[in-house]
Amino acid sequence: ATALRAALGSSGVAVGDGAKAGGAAGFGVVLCGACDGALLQTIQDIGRSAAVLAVDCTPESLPPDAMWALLDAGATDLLAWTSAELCAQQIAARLQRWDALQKLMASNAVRGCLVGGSAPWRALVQGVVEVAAFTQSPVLITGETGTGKDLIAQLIHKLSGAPGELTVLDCTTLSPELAGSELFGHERGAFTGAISARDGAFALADGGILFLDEVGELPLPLQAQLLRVIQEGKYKRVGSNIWQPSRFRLVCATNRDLEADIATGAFRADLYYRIAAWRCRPPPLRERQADILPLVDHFLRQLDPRGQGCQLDGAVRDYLLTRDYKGNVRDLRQTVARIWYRHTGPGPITIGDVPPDERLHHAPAWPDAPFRDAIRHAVDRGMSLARIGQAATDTAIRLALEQEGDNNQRAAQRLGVTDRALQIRRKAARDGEPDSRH
Ligand SMILES: Nc1ncnc2c1ncn2[C@@H]1O[C@H](COP(=O)(O)OP(=O)(O)OP(=O)(O)O)[C@@H](O)[C@H]1O
Repeated sequence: ATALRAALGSSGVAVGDGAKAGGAAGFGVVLCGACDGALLQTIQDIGRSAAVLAVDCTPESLPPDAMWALLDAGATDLLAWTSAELCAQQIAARLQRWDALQKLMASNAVRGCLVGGSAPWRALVQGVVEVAAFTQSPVLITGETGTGKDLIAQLIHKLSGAPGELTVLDCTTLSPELAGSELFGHERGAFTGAISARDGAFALADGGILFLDEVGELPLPLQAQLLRVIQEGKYKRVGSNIWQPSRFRLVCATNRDLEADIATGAFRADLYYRIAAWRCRPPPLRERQADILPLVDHFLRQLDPRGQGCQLDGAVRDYLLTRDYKGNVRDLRQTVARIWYRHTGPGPITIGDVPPDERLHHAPAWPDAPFRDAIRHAVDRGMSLARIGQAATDTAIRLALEQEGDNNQRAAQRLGVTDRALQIRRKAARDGEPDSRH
């Protein structure tokens, strides 16, 4: 550890004084001499507020199970000890990358475009930013409708540093007759109606990004043609014998299950593995409910850019939080707009502004049937009242912390308790003590 501290210092990395971890703010380096419960707990603790780099210092290297356990506990990366100098260089390189990544995550390009601070959304955006800014890899974005696939493609273009344009092609609109011309372009007179030469998507995307939206709808013959262009980096216009070069980064999106389509023969496996070098799946809104209210604020500001930001009363907020959004963020945006259009005059938006046909969506009163079923199950199993209450409390705390990215203060606010009370309850849960006295 002493040799590493010295080598890190000479690599320009600021070294703190943590007993078990050293590193610049936001980063932690943990040297592992063995893998036991105490080490995993340390990594878990540091991992709540910092990216942890674990360095395996055992002479024979840790067994694979232990390495996986370190990553599962929250280590962001794992290095094998070689020499102090080499390790320091590897650590410095990773810290530099993480630092650049954090700056991009905090930039307007990212925060202004993709709203949301929930843990699953932040994890997704971090992955997208890293692959967009530091690699040239093709990206496949899968996910339900309205989850932000199109916005992610735009962000990849913004961060990729590509000099060329973002060329968008919606594969659902490619008719068999015109698809060749749309993709390859054509020469004058190549077919009836081709009165002048025209560039296709491959020419337009040269030096930039080709975004194939709904790629799962691409007919099989076009999949074969696309594969050839990706492999060879060149194509011929319809009606021409001359090869044209085109270098573009490919980003594809679909809400289909392409692996299932491969199994049925509807999608080519060789094309899939070329477009899916890196995959991401923006989660549906139901998996990131903590983002609903920030998104609502964002859409209200968009609807009324010069206004002071309309307030929502508690009942509307509750309605928006519990409504089912089959069309995900697009559905939420439309719902907010429909409520906002009905609102007039000063004062907060109230539940009276919810359009009549929307009111059908309102969530049933709580406690609802699934809640009663869960309690009935516990009663049938003979659980005591104290145990049922404890389990409900623990579950609520765990969920609130998950949704608030482990931020104690925000989770406490959400649960209507003080920061200190939540800390005490968490400690009691960790120590296995009943917390009924708090
Ligand atoms: N994180 C977000 N922040 C702000 N707006 C968002 C976010 N995610 C989605 N939206 C908005 O929701 C709408 C739908 O997003 P987008 O078109 O990117 O979804 P999609 O997954 O491509 O949908 P589809 O599969 O139907 O094409 C857009 O108006 C977009 O601006």
